Formats: sequence, structure tokens, C-alpha cells
Amino acid sequence: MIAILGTGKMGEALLSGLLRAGFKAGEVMVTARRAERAEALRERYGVEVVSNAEAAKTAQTLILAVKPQDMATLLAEIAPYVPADRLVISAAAGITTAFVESRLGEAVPVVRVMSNTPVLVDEAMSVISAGAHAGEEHLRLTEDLLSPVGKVLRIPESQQDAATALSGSGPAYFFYLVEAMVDAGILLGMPRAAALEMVTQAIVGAAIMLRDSGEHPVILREAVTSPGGTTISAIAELERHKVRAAFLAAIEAARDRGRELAGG
Ligand SMILES: NC(=O)C1=CN([C@@H]2O[C@H](COP(=O)(O)OP(=O)(O)OC[C@H]3O[C@@H](n4cnc5c(N)ncnc54)[C@H](O)[C@@H]3O)[C@@H](O)[C@H]2O)C=CC1
Ligand SMILES: O=C(O)[C@@H]1CCC=N1
Repeated sequence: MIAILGTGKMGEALLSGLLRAGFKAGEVMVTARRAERAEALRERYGVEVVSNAEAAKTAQTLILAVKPQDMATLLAEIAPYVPADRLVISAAAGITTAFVESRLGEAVPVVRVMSNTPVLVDEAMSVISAGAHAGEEHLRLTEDLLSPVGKVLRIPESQQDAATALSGSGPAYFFYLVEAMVDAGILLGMPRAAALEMVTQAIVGAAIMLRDSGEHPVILREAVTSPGGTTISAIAELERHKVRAAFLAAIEAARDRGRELAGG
């Protein structure tokens, strides 16, 4: 039995992924704070919605998907019911395996995961790191849960905040870029729906080329950038507005925020 504790946006995305991957609704239980949320999850997925204590007592694998700010309260609630033969997977930004371990009291195996919302279309990027009491077997179990819904990569825990900033938040930067490009289409007099369709297909095509061609992104960009042509005029403006520097600073800020979250 697998339990997802705190079934918000990420928890629900993981739940739907597990069900698509072949888990039966009877093999997954979830917890939710609000009664309407519990009812919606029950109705949508046919899963049992239980208390955190009940989930901790029953499930062999616990996936903690509350916000970092709510993690201490959740851990205090479940600590009396989590013996050392369970696997605890923490999906929260910033929260270290040591933070979870210190609050569970026993030598519980903890695996830290940072996934992202493309889990909804089985294209997640999930990075995982083992805590002090987690071994190969626990990393394998975590990979088995996550690989049906995307890629899984093992990384040292010291890189988790950087990974959160890159791939955890990554989809948000991409949607932001789409919004900006669609606005540019509007500026040029394009109908919004047509602009969105063009931008979406350009980006999906580019993403698939990047993934499947094995080419470096610089080579792919250069192939679009004709001498004296249109693309270099756009790139010159992006450089003038320091878009690359903005990305470096933005992703560094996200990494720093992840570090702060563990403390508060
Ligand atoms: N949204 C995203 O793209 C990603 C989120 N994450 C991580 O996933 C976690 C959840 O994020 P979101 O889903 O965006 O937030 P959210 O606010 O949608 O979900 C959190 C859920 O936990 C529930 N909750 C809080 N305390 C609870 C408790 N004691 N017992 C039961 N339920 C409780 C809340 O009611 C809420 O439904 C965060 O730790 C975040 O860092 C990680 C990767 C990507
Ligand atoms: O914004 C956040 O804190 C979470 C973590 C990564 C993506 N969303």
C-alpha cells in the first residue's frame, strides 16, 4: 500500500501517475486537509481518503507532498506511527532528509524527491537522493514508482536545491516564456488563439528536436539563425535586455529560496 500525504497539485499529479502506471485504486490511499478536497479525490480516483495517522499506520510507502512550511506539523502527526521498516519519500522543496529523519525518531529510510508537474503527461523529471538510512533497495523502489511517469535521475542531496530551481520550477519558466511570446504575437496583430497555437507547436517541436536529435542546443539555435536574417535581430534584443543574465539570477534565486524553506 502506498499513501500520499497532502494531496494538493503535486500530490494529485503523482496519484494520477501511479494509477496510470497500473496501480489499483485500492493500493493507494491519500490524505487531505479539507473535507471537500477529500470528497473530490474519492470521486475522481476511487481512492480511500484517510487520516494522516491511518495512512502512516497502514502504508508501506509514504509520499509526503505537503508544502515545506507544513512539513514539521505533518511529521509530528505521523512520527508515532512510522516504524523503521517503512519507506518515506519526501517531495517537498528545500526539506532535507535529515529534517525528516530527525522528526521521525526511528532509523526510517527517507528518500528525497524533486519531481515536476509534467508527471501529469508521463514526462516528469524526478531527481532522487537517499537519506542516512536509505539504501539501494529504497532508491530502486522510488525509481519503480516514478519511472512510469517520466525520467528519474539519482543526484547527491547537496544538489537537490539546484535541481528544484532547474527542473522542479522549470515548467513555470517555460509557461512564462510562452505567455511572453503570445503577447508578442498580439503586439504584432495576431489573433490570440493563432498566436498560442504557433508558439506551442514551435516550442513542442523544438523540445522534441532537442531531446531526440542528441544535438547541442547551440547547434540547433545556430541552424535557425541565418546570417543577416530575422532570428539574429531578435537574439540581439534578447542580449541587449540581458535575458541570459536574468535566467542565471532567477534560477539562483530559486535555489536560494529552496535553502531558506528548510529553515522556516
Ligand atoms: N507544484 C509543483 O510544481 C511542485 C511542487 N513540489 C512540492 O510539492 C509540495 C506540494 O506543492 P503543491 O502541490 O504545489 O501545493 P498544494 O498547496 O497544492 O498542496 C499541498 C496540499 O497539502 C495539504 N496539506 C497541508 N497540510 C496537511 C496535513 N497536515 N495533512 C494533510 N494534508 C495537508 C494542503 O491542504 C494541500 O492540499 C511542496 O512541498 C512543493 O515543494 C515539488 C515539485 C513541483
Ligand atoms: O514553487 C515551489 O516552491 C515548488 C517547488 C518546485 C516547483 N514548485
